Amino acid sequence: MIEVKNLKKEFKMSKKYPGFKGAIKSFFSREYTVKAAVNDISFNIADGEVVGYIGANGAGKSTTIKMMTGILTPTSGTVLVNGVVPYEQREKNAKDIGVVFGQKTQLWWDLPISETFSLLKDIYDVGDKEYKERMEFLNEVLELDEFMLRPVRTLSLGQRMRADLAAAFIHNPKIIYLDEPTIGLDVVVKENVRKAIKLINEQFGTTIILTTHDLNDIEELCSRIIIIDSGSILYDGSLTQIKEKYGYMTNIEVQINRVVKYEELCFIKELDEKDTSITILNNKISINFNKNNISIADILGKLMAKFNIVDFTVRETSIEDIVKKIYRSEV
Ligand SMILES: Nc1ncnc2c1ncn2[C@@H]1O[C@H](COP(=O)(O)OP(=O)(O)OP(=O)(O)O)[C@@H](O)[C@H]1O
Repeated sequence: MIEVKNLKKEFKMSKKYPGFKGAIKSFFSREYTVKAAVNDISFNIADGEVVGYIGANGAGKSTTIKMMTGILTPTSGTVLVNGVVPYEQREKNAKDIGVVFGQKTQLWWDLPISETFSLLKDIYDVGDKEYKERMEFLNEVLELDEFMLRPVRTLSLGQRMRADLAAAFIHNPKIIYLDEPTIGLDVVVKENVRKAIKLINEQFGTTIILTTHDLNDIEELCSRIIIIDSGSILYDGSLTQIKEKYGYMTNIEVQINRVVKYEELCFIKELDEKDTSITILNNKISINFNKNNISIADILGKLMAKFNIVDFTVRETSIEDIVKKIYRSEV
């Protein structure tokens, strides 16, 4: 569905000098600095995939998305979206894609949502029957009815985001680009927006490219992630694989019915491994261990045989911890 090959985007900026004199010099100067926002990126995305495109601020995510949507032309390399070069055939490309920018709305500010949708129906030439079916589906998953007749400027952020998602989907695009679709939303609305995205993908096989700083979005929606840093790809693979490869550290916290001493835990010899650390606070034992060396069930079984366990919690390494490690190049 999407083929990105050796993609590069450089921005040329006039050189800046400090101070008032510097500002005048900068104004007349013809010196430039060149910044590679995206630097030799390649990947393919298959039909119906949901891919999380993630990275720190300034990593190059939006620049890549802008080239895939046809807003920017690459300095070199190629993008092919459903057989179309987006920056050369913008109109043709627009029929195949839907775009949602969490930070700004695509909707007409003063128009009631219902009228915006009718306009989009005409712009994209959607048939009456198809439009009716699509609106029924969108109404159900995004609960649009409650604000359908209100102008966009009167909507809450959550309502606006639901309307934006619906608007991007009216023409049943093959691909939807979602740039921070849950930014600024409360937990309940975030959950509803995620559910809607999931349903759209499942029912219509829509390919979804998602950029987000909220790793819960990724955990709930994406089976594959591409991590980008300073314009280059750091990781491209499945979420399960990255967790298996880098997310082996696990924490178990056990509450015992009495105060425990450190020596009492020596019977679990696997806990001598270098990856392990144990902290004891009165009747609470917290163990960080490598689950490749010993399983959670094993540890728990051994503890239960020796102690009277009142309560326990297990915390696996989250995708957030892994991404932090990758950014710090610890893996
Ligand atoms: N029009 C532009 N002119 C000059 N530099 C730009 C331009 N657009 C982006 N950049 C620079 O390119 C780099 C990548 O920016 P980009 O917006 O793609 O990052 P991002 O990963 O989307 O960040 P964020 O998460 O903050 O949105 C940044 O250093 C940014 O300052």
